[in-house]
Amino acid sequence: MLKITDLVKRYGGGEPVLKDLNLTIEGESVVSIIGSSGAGKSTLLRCINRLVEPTSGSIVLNGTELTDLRGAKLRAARRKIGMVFQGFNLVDRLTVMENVQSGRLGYISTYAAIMRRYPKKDIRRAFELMERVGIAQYANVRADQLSGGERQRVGVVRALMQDPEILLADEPTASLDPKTSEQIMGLLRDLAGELKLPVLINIHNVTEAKQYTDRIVGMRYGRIIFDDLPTKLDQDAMDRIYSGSPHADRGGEMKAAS
Ligand SMILES: Nc1ncnc2c1ncn2[C@@H]1O[C@H](COP(=O)(O)OP(=O)(O)OP(=O)(O)O)[C@@H](O)[C@H]1O
Repeated sequence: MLKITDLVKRYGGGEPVLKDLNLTIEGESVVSIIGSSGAGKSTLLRCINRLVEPTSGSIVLNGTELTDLRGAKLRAARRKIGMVFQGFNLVDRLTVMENVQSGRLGYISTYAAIMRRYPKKDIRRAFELMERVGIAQYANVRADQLSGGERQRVGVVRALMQDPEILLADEPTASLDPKTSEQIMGLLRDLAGELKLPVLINIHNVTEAKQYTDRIVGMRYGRIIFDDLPTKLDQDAMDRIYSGSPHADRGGEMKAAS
């Protein structure tokens, strides 16, 4: 279970971009986060895996408080959080297998990693997952030889190789054509069910959010203002999530504060 309580994030001395945010995700549900540009969606995901340091509040993943971890404990916790990126974040000159095995970096020795001596069980697991997502035939192909959809499948397998307890996806389909985008969303949904994994997806495509996720969280200026089933996301809710501008909202708050 992921439980976020009163999360605040302020970059530098500016206005908070996450404001006392509360969110709980139980079980294997696939949750999408929608909202205008600048609403704080990426910041939220990045606070969870501590790519961004939360200013205050609590983030507990399966009993572990993530916000105050340091050093080895932080690295261990990060292994349990798989991340899929919009730009795939693959190493182009490495093969698919090498990219996929980088998901195990936190688990094997540096020497084994440098020598590319992957444990047999990791190779077996990589092939299982690559078969599952349809890229096993590319195991020895350089990553830059693949299409966008294939590259994102490599990104998904790399994240799953971490043996994660949760999968975070930051606009995983934004660089893909519509058909490929749907395939990747379908894949994330199916994998969540098969691996009993909660998946949190930051996404701009509301149609896909409705079609492929179990729950939609709507953010506006650092707050969650909608959290319900996709069928409940009607025009009124859409207007509340997407209307106005961050400038107007923050201006009002700044006036109130001064
Ligand atoms: N590293 C940073 N330093 C300062 N401000 C930042 C930083 N990263 C994000 N911000 C600001 O925080 C706010 C929220 O940004 P964030 O990227 O989380 O929003 P988002 O909802 O993911 O937007 P988008 O959909 O455009 O990716 C924005 O005003 C942004 O300019």
